[in-house]
Amino acid sequence: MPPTAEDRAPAALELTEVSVHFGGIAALDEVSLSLAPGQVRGLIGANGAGKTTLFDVISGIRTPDRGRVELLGRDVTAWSPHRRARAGLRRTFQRVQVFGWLTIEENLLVATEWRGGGGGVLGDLVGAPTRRSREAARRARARQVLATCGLEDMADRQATGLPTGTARLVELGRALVDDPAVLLLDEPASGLDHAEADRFADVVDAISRESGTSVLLVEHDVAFVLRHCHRITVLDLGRTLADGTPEEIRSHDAVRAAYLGAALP
Ligand SMILES: Nc1ncnc2c1ncn2[C@@H]1O[C@H](COP(=O)(O)OP(=O)(O)OP(=O)(O)O)[C@@H](O)[C@H]1O
Repeated sequence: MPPTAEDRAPAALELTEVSVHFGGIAALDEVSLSLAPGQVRGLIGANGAGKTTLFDVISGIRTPDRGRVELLGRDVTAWSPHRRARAGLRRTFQRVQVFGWLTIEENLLVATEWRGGGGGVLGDLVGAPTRRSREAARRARARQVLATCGLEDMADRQATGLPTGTARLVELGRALVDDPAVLLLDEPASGLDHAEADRFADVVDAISRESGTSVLLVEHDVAFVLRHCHRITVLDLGRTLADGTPEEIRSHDAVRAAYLGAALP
């Protein structure tokens, strides 16, 4: 069979036989996973399955005992979290992290990376117009992302005491301003009602299609994952139990058994 465009394109994120042990416990046991450009993949599994450990390995918080992590075709296994972030990886956390004393727009602006180069003293002397245009570009980008997230009407609102659904969108916006290649979302539907969760998923869907951002999300709400992900990885006691489309996962005997069938609609 001739290779498809997806086969030829390097994976945005590629994990190869990643293992992590805590004493005698294998939190991850030779887990491999591939995330194509623009793909939204769900990561599910019972408590203790290894989901958080896998996120920590991808973001660089934890170094695996064995295995390889590649970002956009580059081996980043030994890279720091900061270096991975500069290479296009972003992560949100289950506990929403927004700056309450800033406006929603300022929350996005502080998350934009200053991409300017050096230039030294001469650069400083002649650089003022350049800095102004960069500042304008940052603001334009923040406004664009606010629109993507449906937050443009709230841009000037202080981000304190926001409802969880809005705060999650602000956090998503903060992760998006630098146009990441790979976005890790930790329990994005947690604390959201059905409508809010679907609204959040619509934004994720839009950025994956329009910007080609690849998304890996950990989520306990299996119905949400089945509705909104292109592919799903199921972890069980540190091993990959299944990897497939929502339809394949829905009809997977071992997955149904692991979830006692109850969580699967
Ligand atoms: N710092 C640690 N020290 C010792 N054991 C750990 C540590 N972190 C995780 N583990 C163990 O590794 C295994 C995987 O844990 P992990 O937190 O990755 O699972 P999880 O799928 O994210 O679970 P949950 O859904 O409850 O968050 C579990 O057996 C856990 O007890």
